[in-house]
Amino acid sequence: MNYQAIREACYEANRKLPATGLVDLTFGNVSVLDPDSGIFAIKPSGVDYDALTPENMVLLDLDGRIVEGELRPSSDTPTHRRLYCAWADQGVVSVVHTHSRNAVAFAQSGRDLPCLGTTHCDYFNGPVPVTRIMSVNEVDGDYEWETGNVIVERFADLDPTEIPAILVQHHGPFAWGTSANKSVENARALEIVADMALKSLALNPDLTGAPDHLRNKHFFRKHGASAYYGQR
Ligand SMILES: O=C(CO)[C@@H](O)[C@H](O)COP(=O)(O)O
Repeated sequence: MNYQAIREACYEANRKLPATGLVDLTFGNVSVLDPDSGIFAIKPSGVDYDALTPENMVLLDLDGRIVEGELRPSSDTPTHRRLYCAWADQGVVSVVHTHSRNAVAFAQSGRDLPCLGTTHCDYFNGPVPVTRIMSVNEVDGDYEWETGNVIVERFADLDPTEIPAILVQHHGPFAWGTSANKSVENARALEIVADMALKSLALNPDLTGAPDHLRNKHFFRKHGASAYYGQR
């Protein structure tokens, strides 16, 4: 089986992370899933973005077994894998993790990122939620945070296609999408609206959210604006 397409897409997405301003050092990783084979490519752990090639992407199956690759896969691989297991059937084929600073500020504060304006609701149909605090588990003499579990648990009553991002408490954001480009775009949008929200809340700490009629464009698209007034 030739996995060159996901190798290339994964390489391109990881290579462009530094220019987006979302990553410091190597605090960011992108993966890309081939939904037909259930194989995904992910950035190798700790490798500088300038040293990446399509060939040094690591390929794994959804059981977590390395299929191709000499280098150690990202330390966030279990989380990427968990999200594919939960949501690949809803079209999620790429996951991004960064420590982008404004989104991390909300994650570290334990606060959902509120929908304060139309920029936010262009990408996220509601507040971007923060997870509960993770526990740590002993795994084969090592340890593993239950990052993927707390994300999927938090989305038990949310639609990951409507809100394609999460804030892992005391860690940072994960975003996802229907392509590598879309997942990186969603990660960028998250950081932009987190920056806007921080500044808006500094100017007006009483803010809780934008008025309904300014954040319900998803409702308008589905039902028409006139239905909105009938609904109230
Ligand atoms: O937060 C952590 C590690 O604590 C990771 O998210 C790193 O920031 C990226 O790790 P690699 O992808 O290089 O393994």
